[in-house]
Amino acid sequence: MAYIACEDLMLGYDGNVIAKNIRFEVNKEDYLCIVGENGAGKSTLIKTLLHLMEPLGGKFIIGDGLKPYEIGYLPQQTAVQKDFPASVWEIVLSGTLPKCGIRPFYGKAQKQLAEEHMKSMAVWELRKQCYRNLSGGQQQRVLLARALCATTKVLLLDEPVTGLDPKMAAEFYRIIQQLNSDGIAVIMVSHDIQAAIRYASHILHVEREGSFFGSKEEYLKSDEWKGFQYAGGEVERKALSAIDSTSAKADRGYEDE
Ligand SMILES: Nc1ncnc2c1ncn2[C@@H]1O[C@H](COP(=O)(O)OP(=O)(O)OP(=O)(O)O)[C@@H](O)[C@H]1O
Repeated sequence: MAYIACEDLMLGYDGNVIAKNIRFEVNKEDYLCIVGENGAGKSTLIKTLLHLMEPLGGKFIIGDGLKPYEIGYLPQQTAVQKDFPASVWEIVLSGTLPKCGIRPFYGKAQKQLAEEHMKSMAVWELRKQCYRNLSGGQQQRVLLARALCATTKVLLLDEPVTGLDPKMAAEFYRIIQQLNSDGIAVIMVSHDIQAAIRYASHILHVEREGSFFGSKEEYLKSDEWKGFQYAGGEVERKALSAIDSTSAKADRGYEDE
């Protein structure tokens, strides 16, 4: 049985459908990338997987021993979150909260877990620093350490490399790939389609009517992938033609206006 299995899932708000017929599953060691256009419903799907909202229809089953609170979540970073006035230690430790049960304080086991993951993500030396003073790459490693405190099974990452420079993004992808090789299933929402193709084992392409789900190899033969390629190619072609026309005007030494 899969960790997560969705059948005919229908997503929306206040009865208004955003996406329907979503079907996918996530098994141990899978690396699923969720792609799709802006507003397709990717973040809404994530909220559903985290039990923050109910689907409008369809089935969403958790299995293979996965508990609903065992999904480690790395949220999309907003400006407010980047400016959060807490120490690195406090942020990582808060990832152990689901394991505190009804006790209102952190025990020795939670503190040890937080220390272990801060060390593995190389942020232990930063533990007393304020989170908002860290670089974007350091902040993402802190949030990853926090997410790992919650799970040994499934990581859910919402656009984790947004705002990172190419070197930091590559380093982040390397860390995620290693965690996946170590046996953690990865679910990642991403607009970085090249990285999705490079690292994912499976792709869910969310669309309003019928989403695609399959292996990466199947996706590369799909109409959804061709559509994305075409849209990307069009944007690139228009951008290049705009640059060409500006350069041509500059070469002529005048503007048309
Ligand atoms: N709380 C809400 N109430 C009503 N509609 C919402 C709410 N949150 C999002 N929406 C709408 O749902 C649709 C899907 O939004 P969602 O954020 O899930 O898309 P997305 O695929 O994650 O987009 P992006 O790639 O731009 O982050 C959008 O039309 C959005 O305006």
